[in-house]
Amino acid sequence: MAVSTVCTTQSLNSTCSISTPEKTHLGFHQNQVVFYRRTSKRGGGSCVITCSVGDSQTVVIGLAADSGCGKSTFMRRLTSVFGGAAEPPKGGNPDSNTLISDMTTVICLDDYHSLDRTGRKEKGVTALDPRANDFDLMYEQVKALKSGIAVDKPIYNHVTGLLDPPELIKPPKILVIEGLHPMFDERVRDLLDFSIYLDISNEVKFAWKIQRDMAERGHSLESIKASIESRKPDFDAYIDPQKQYADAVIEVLPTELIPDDNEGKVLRVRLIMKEGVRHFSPVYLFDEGSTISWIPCGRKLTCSYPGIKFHYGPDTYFGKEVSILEMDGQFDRLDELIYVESHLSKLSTKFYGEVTQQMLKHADFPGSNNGTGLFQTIVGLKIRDLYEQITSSKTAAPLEATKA
Ligand SMILES: Nc1ncnc2c1ncn2[C@@H]1O[C@H](COP(=O)(O)OP(=O)(O)OP(=O)(O)O)[C@@H](O)[C@H]1O
Ligand SMILES: O=C(CO)[C@H](O)[C@H](O)COP(=O)(O)O
Repeated sequence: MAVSTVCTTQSLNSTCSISTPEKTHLGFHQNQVVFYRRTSKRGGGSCVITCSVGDSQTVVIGLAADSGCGKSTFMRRLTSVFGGAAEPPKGGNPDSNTLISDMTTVICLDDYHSLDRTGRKEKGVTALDPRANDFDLMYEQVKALKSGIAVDKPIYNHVTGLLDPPELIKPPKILVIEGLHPMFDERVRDLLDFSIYLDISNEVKFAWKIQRDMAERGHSLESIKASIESRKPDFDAYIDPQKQYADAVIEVLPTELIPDDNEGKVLRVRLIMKEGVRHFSPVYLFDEGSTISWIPCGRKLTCSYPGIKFHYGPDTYFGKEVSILEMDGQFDRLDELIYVESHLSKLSTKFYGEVTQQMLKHADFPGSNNGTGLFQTIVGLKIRDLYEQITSSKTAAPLEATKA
């Protein structure tokens, strides 16, 4: 099959974009990105456009979790660290899942569902099943954005359950890909500069789902139970295993401070931080590498029953060295968090008290009085630091060299 070699080359530093009416493939050659349009099933094709990769580089962050596990809340905390409000693309599809701020663009990986709601029903697969998702397109588009190239990303409409016409996504400074499968496909995983997994235990997930889906979406208790149960096998098979690849895991468990607690309101939250990740140094309590238990309640921190307990120490997670910071219990007064903050090191804050300031700013977000909010805020600050380190070193570093 003859392959045309007539390519247009765009000028250096320009942002290249291409609409994808047919299956289009990305190729990389030295510092150039080439789009090939396949013209035959056997793989013949023609080069349709060539773009030179410029100086700008997008830092890519992956956030994985099951539905209803706090991804949106985490995203709001993260984008707030970078300043500016995150909003859907202006003048676009009102049901877009994308959120754009000055520095960040958050895309929801539900947009790469290859089967719509009816299609999934007909084939008897859930949205968690890889067969319901287009990983080739996800990879090509994340790779393009990371290289400074705009893409026409599909939209999965959660209101209608249909795939809507695509929306143009321009390469941001920081691209967050959030959803069910950011670390499932090895090719996509390799594009991530940092990855996070929100690991919500079944008991807590159930409590959060009931709270949201009954109160805000009018679902019955039985239907929520049935939905969780029907997703569980695919969750166990395809979503949960991704946590082994995450650079940071926020694990949310029932409290151990109240014997046989079944209310699920007080939480034990663990921040599991991988050692040796480039541009990321784990936070520690008091003394790096030691094992420490700390009950801060007393003169400087008001605690009502059941109190607050911190734990910090080295550990292993899926055979890798990690540091774990744990908080069980909840804060009575958020302004007193400064006392805890002052005992934590390597927070990547820009000024004394920044964690407390961020938490106070979003006191109305779910989890602001416990370890979920605290650790999400800390991870947000670590991502800002990682971004600053990558961008300050990028002139010396080749594109592929940003991940450990
Ligand atoms: N840290 C938290 N503490 C208590 N409840 C929480 C917390 N985070 C989330 N929730 C509850 O879970 C619900 C879902 O949160 P959120 O919308 O952030 O999740 P999500 O993963 O983005 O969900 P989806 O993917 O279904 O849109 C919230 O409405 C809230 O009730
Ligand atoms: O697991 C999910 C991720 O958010 C959704 O259930 C999935 O995207 C399918 O969406 P819908 O239920 O709106 O058809």
